[in-house]
Order: sequence, then structure tokens, then C-alpha cells
Amino acid sequence: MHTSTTVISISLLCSGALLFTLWKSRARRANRNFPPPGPSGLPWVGNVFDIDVSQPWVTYQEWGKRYGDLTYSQVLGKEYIIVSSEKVAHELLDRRSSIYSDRPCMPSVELFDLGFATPTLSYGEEWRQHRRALHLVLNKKEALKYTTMQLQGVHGLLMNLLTTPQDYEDHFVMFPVALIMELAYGYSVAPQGDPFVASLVQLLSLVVEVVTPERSALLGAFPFLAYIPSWMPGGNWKKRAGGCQQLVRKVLDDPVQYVHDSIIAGTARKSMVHDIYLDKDDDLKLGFDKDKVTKEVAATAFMAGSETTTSVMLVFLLAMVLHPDVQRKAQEEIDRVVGADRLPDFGDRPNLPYVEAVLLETLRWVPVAPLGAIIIPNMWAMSQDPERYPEPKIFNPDRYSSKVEDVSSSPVFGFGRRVCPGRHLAEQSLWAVIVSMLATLQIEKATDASGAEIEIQPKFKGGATIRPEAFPCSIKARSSRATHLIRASTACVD
Ligand code: HEM
Repeated sequence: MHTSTTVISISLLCSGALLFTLWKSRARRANRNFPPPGPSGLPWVGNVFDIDVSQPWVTYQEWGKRYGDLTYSQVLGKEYIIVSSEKVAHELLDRRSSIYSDRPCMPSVELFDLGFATPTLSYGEEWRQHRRALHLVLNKKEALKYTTMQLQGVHGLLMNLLTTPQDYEDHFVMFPVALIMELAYGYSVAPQGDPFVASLVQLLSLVVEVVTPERSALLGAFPFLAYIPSWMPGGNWKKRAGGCQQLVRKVLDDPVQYVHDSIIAGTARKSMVHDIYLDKDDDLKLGFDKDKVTKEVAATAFMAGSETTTSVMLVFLLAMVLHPDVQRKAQEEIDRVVGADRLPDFGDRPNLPYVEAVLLETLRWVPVAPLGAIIIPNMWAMSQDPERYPEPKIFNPDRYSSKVEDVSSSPVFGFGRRVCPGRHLAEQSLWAVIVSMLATLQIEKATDASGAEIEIQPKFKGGATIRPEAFPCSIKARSSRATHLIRASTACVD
């Protein structure tokens, strides 16, 4: 079984777990037609062998077509529900949000000391405090204050893409990392070997690799695995968990200590941590736990916001390589509105409906899911619903030509009370990336030694998020004027 697809498979199944459990207890009382229809499975292992492990989301989509918007499934003795319709997801998760906003306990989250992260918290006072703190710095109005910072970050990204285009994945990783470090801690990341970033990135890759719903399901089924000493076969869990726990302490404490030190030195810059500390009247009602909550939300913002943003950027790049016609049309719009003498900025946004549609289509085409979220309705099925999106497999921004939707309301950011609090920041970042790359760069298929184009078969890998596997491509400046604008924007004029 391919690990990444297994992860995605189980993650999609686990996503419905809580929703189902809560729904089940109510439904059993209220609804004689419970459980909803679903494929029949083998005793105990249930539907494990019914799932196409290379594309599990397609299996669930098929089930959705056959059994309806809510599909009952059973895996390893646990019952799950898969939600395939956006309408039903809104109905359950937005309108009956108070019922479906909880999170089940994930054994691997406990073991790896990751219970501090907002997505893992159960629906209660601690989670509310996190949301209040996150809202303070990430609400729609506040997010508008970050646009200059976002554009500066994008200009640095363009410069990096121009200089070492082959390292595009690394550049896409660093863009949200640097942005969120600045925003969360007022900290400017060093171009190379930054100590805070090193710990954070190390933790993130551990989390993505080991703290998956798949491993949680394993630990849930066989809890003794957590207690095998690290030197014994099968004791890898304990060893990795130990490493993770140490990293968690560093990631929570060190950057906040940096903000404390800068406040004392009088050099602190505006940041999420700074703003929460400045909340002297305690409007946030964080009480005794202010210090703890501050550390936790800042680290969560980093972890939840970086991987997801990078994944969407990779999806955009892939879409542009595969759809030169879309790229051309978007560039024509930008050239008409912005011209060739400056880089785009947020003032141009209302006049660029096609670019907006490219962003919406990027989010729909390959929906990415965030780290640690438990209730993930089958976004794949929703985004591939042919009634809502005719010919859904095709990347076609024109589908939004009659009505451009509000990007931050996209279902890709989740539903109900657990909706992504970073969605305004994220959609602004992504818009800035997309418009700036389109304005200045030409993205094409790479060519081999004989000059022939290298065809791409898009493949996706997944852990906590789904992203395209590395693919060859060519990224060049559109013109010498574009090169000059990029260099000028990063103060490296030639
Ligand atoms: C393209 C980028 C992003 C996508 C697609 C995305 C998507 C999501 C989704 C689907 C959820 C889960 C909702 C649920 O559990 O039902 C979520 C939760 C969350 N996201 Fe995002 N997100 C993105 C960027 C960000 C950014 C930039 C930040 C912060 C700076 C952020 C912070 C969070 C947090 C803290 C949660 C947990 C909310 C809770 O459990 O109450 N996300 N995100």
C-alpha cells in the first residue's frame, strides 16, 4: 500500500469520524433510518479492501454517487461517515456548528505532545481562547494591514525564482514561513540557516510524516505501541515522540522569548505575540493562561499556515505549466490593467476578475487540507461535482466568469466554527503570488536535451496536506523589463 495514499485514504475516513460519532448518537435517537447507506464490508476489517488506495478520494466520490451525500463506512471496527456534498457539509457544519465542532482525542497527538495546536483542541473554553487570540490578528480588517508585507515577500519570491528557478519548491516553502514568522513574532528570517525556522520546519516535517490520522488509527487500535521502549523492535514511536516533544518545547518557547527580549530592549515590532501581550485590559479574556495561549496560537499559525499555502502555490504552478492558454489570458488581463511599468498591487485586484478566477480555480482544482483538521468532508467529491462545476477535471477559470465568488468563503477553508481563521491572510498571500508571478514570469514545460517538451503526469503526495509531487518546469522572466522590475522591487537594480 502506498504510504501517501494510505495516509490520504485514512485521513479522509478519519475526517468523518467525529462528525459521525456525534451525528450517530443523535441520529439513532431521532432517525429510524440510521445508519445511512454504504458499501457492505468484511467482519471487523470492514471496507478496508474496498478502497482504491492509489486514489481513495475517487472511491469515496463513487460511494457518494452510489449511496448518497452521506455514506456509511466501517474500517477496523470503527464506523465513519463520508460527506460528499458541499450543501450537506454546510448544513451540518455551518448551521449545526455547535454540535459538530468538537474533535476526538487522537492518540498520536497526545504521544507527540501536539495537543497544544488549535485544530486538535476539543470544542471548549481553551479552544475559544485560541480562536479569540487568532481572530485579534487575523480578522478580515486586520489582514489588510499585512498587504505591504505580503507584497514584499512576493517580490523576494520572484527574485528567488528568477535566480534559481529549479529550486522553486524551496522558495515556495520559504515564502509563507518568512511571512508568518514576521506576522507572528515580528521576526525577519535569515536567508539561510535561521535557527527558529530550522526547529519549526523540522517539527513540521515530523508532524506531517508521523502524526497522521493513519498512525493515530494504528495507535488507537494498538495503544501498547506507544509504550514499547525505543530500543526494542516496534519502539520507534517512543523514540520519535521523544524527539518531537523536545522540538515542541523549542518551537513554543524560543520565538516568544525573542519577542519578550525585544520588548525589554525596546526593539519589538508589531506582531501577533506582541499584540496579545499588549492586550493589557485583557479584552481577549485569556486569564491566567495568557502566556500559554500566546505561545500556542503563534506556533499553530505557523504550522497550519505554511504547509497549506505552499501546497496551493505548487498547485498553481502545475496548473500554469499544463494550461498555457489560461496563463496567456491572465497575462493579457494584467498587461491591460497594470501595464508593463510597475508590479501589480492590491489596488489592482478589483480590476482583475480573471486572475481572481484563476485563484478560485486553483483552490477548487486540487483542494488541499490542513494539518490536524479532523472533520474534513470529502472536498475532492465536492470540488469535482459536475452539477456545480461542469467538466470538473478541467482547469478552467472561465467557470467563474458569470460570478466571481468570495475566495475566503471557499469550502477549501473549512466550514462552521472551525473554519480556517487564517483564510483572509492566506487568500491575500495567494492572490499576491499568483498575480505577481503571472505579471513577470513565463511558466512553461521544461525541455529535454533535444529541445522536446517534457510531458507531465500530475501526481499528488499527501500527509496532512495534499500537494503535487515535484515536476519539471521552466520559469523565466517574461521580458527584460520584468527582470528590471523584479530587481528594482528587491532593491537590486542593475
Ligand atoms: C491556502 C491556505 C490554507 C488553507 C487551504 C487552510 C485550510 C484550513 C482548513 C480546511 C481548516 C480546518 C477547518 C476544520 O477543521 O473544519 C483550517 C484550520 C486552521 N487554519 Fe487554515 N488554511 C490555510 C492557511 C492558514 C493560515 C495562513 C493560517 C494562519 C496564519 C491558518 C490557521 C489555521 C488554524 C489556526 C486552524 C485551526 C482552526 C480551529 O481548529 O478552530 N490557516 N485551515
